[in-house]
Amino acid sequence: ALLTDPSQLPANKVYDYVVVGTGPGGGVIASRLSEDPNTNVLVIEAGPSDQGVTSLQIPLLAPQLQPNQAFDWNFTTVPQKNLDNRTLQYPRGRVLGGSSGINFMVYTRGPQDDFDRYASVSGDDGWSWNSTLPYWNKIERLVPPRDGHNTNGEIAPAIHSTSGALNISVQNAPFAQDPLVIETTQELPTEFPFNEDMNSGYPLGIGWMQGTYGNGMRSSASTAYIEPVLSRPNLDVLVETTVTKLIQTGEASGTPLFRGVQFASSATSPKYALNVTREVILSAGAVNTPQLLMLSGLGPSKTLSSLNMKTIVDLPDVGQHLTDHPFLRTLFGLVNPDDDILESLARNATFANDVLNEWASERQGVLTDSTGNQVGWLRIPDDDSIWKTEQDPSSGPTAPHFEFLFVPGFVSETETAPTTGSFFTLLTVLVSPSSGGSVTIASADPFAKPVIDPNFLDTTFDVYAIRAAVRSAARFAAAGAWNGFLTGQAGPFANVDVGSDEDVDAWARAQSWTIWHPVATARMGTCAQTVGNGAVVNLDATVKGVQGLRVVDASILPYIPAAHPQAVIYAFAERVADLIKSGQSIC
Ligand SMILES: Cc1cc2nc3c(=O)[nH]c(=O)nc-3n(C[C@H](O)[C@H](O)[C@H](O)COP(=O)(O)OP(=O)(O)OC[C@H]3O[C@@H](n4cnc5c(N)ncnc54)[C@H](O)[C@@H]3O)c2cc1C
Repeated sequence: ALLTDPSQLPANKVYDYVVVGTGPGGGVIASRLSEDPNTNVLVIEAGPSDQGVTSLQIPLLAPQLQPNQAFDWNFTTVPQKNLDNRTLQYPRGRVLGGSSGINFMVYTRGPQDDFDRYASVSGDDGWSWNSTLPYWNKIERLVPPRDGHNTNGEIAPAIHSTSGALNISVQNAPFAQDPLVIETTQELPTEFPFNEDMNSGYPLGIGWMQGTYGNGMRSSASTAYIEPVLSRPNLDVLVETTVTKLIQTGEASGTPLFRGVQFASSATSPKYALNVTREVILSAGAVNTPQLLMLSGLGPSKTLSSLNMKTIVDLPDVGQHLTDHPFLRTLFGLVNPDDDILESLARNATFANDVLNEWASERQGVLTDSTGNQVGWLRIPDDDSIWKTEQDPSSGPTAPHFEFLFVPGFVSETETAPTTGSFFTLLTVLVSPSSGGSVTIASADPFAKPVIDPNFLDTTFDVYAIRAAVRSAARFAAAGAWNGFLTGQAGPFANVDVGSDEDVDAWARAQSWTIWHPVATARMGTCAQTVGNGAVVNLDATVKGVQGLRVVDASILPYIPAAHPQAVIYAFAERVADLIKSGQSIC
C-alpha cells in the first residue's frame, strides 16, 4: 500500500525489512525482497509520490526538474576552491524513485574494466563484468522507439533483454543535429570512431544514446520497480516521511545490532520508531546515506565528537572518497534557429504548446527524447605526454577519460539562458577523475543540510583531462559535417582560445559544474578489510562493525563509473537483493 503519513502504518504489523529511500538502490531492493509473499517490507521515502505528475513523465522536461525545484533536495556545495570559489547547486531527487525520477535518463552500463575493478577491490569475482551480465536481463526491457523508426545500426538488440523491469530505448524522435554527429564519425574515424552499442562493455567511440524511457515516458525506479508491485499485501511504501536516525536495538556476538529506524513527517511533527526482524537497508543516496550513518553514531569519531555526538562504531571512511563527474560546456551558434529545441521551447509558446499536445495525445514528438540522442566516450591516447608524469586513474583500456553529450540548445548552469541567439552545446564530462571530496555533517539535526565538497578539478590530471576534452570537442565541431549548421564558437564561449592553456583553464574554473553523479561515500571493500581501513561496507553491502544494516545505493560503489551511474546502481542492487535472498552470511 502507499501511505503518506506514519500514523497510517498498520498497527501490530511486523516488518522483516525496512528500506530507506527509493532510488535505483532502494527501489530494486524493495521490489525484489517483497517478491516473497512471506517477507514483509516497509519502504520509507522522504519525498512524495511521483504518480500522475506530468513533469516527471515527460522526458524532455528533465532540465526543469532542478535546481531548486519541488522534487529536489536543493543542496549546495561548499565553495569550490579550484572553481573560482563558486558554490554549486547539487541536485538530488526527493520523490518516489529518487534521483531516477528527475535525472536525464542516459542509460550506460559502463566499461568492462570498471566492473572488473569492482571485483578486484572487493575480492569478489561476483562483481566482475562477466559475472554481473545476467543482471542486465532483469533490469532492461528494450522497447521500440516511440516514432517507430528502424533502429538497425543504432543498437545491438542481441545484448539486451526485452523482459526486464526498466524501459530502455534509443532516440524517440530525431534532432536535426543527429545525422551530423554520425557523419563526423565517418569523417574523423580515428579520433571519433562510431560505436554501434556502447553498452557492450566496450563503450569507446560515439554512438546512439540509450535512455530509460519507453512509450514516450520516463522510466524510473518508481515506475519500473515500485509502482507495478504496490498492490502486494506484504509491501508498504510510506512517502513524505524522513528517516531521522538508525537505531541500535541490541548486540549480536559482541557487535552493535541496528534493526531500528526513527522517522518523522517533518522537523516539527512527532517522531515515530519501528524495529524490524531482519535488516535495515539504507538507500538514501550518496549524500544522505553518509549523513544518516553519522546521525546514527556510525562515522568518523572525530566529526561526531566535535558535535558532541556519541560514536557507536568509529567508521572514518563514512562520507569520504566522494567522487563526481564535472562537466564543462562548449557553445556553438546555429545557422537555423529552429534547430535549437531548448530555446524554441522556452521562447516560442506556439511550438511549446504544439509539442505538449503531441505528447499528450500521442506520446510522440521531441518531448519523448532526453536532451540529446548520442553520446561519445573518449580516451586520452596512450602516447600522450601526460602519461610521463601522471598515473591513469581510469579502470583500464576499455574505460574513457571524457565524454561528449550533444544538446540542441543552450546549457546554462551558471547564468540564465539568453533571450536571443540559437545554440548547440557540446558538453564535455570528465568521467575518470582522480579528485576526491567528502560529505559530512555540521549539525546533529537530521533536517539540517549536509556539507558537500566534491572538490572538483583538484588534481593535475583532472585539469589536463578537461582541457584535452575541450580541445577534442572543438575538433569535433570543426569537422566539415557541421558546415552550414554551426556558425562557430558562441555565447560566453565565443572568445575562449581553445589553443591557449590559460584560456581553457580559466573557462574550466569559471564554468565547470556537476553532472550529478556523486558516489563512493560509503564504499565497498573486501571482507578482510577491517573497520577504519578504507571501506565502509563489505562485499555483500553489510556495514562493517555492525549487524543488521546494509547500504545499497551509489555510496557503496568503490570507484566512480566511467559512465552515467544509474545502470551500475541498478545492477549492484539486483545482485545484493539476490545475496540477501540467498540468506548466506558472506563475511
Ligand atoms: C539532475 C540529475 C540528472 C542525472 N542524470 C543521470 C543520467 O542521465 N543517467 C544516469 O545514469 N544517472 C543520472 N543521474 C544520477 C542518478 O540518477 C543517480 O546516480 C541515482 O539515482 C542514484 O541512486 P541512489 O539509489 O543511490 O540514490 P537516489 O536515486 O538519489 O535515491 C535516494 C532516495 O532516498 C531518499 N532519502 C534520502 N534521505 C532520506 C531520509 N533521511 N529518509 C527517507 N528517504 C530519504 C531520497 O529522497 C531519494 O528518493 C542524475 C542525477 C541527477 C540529480
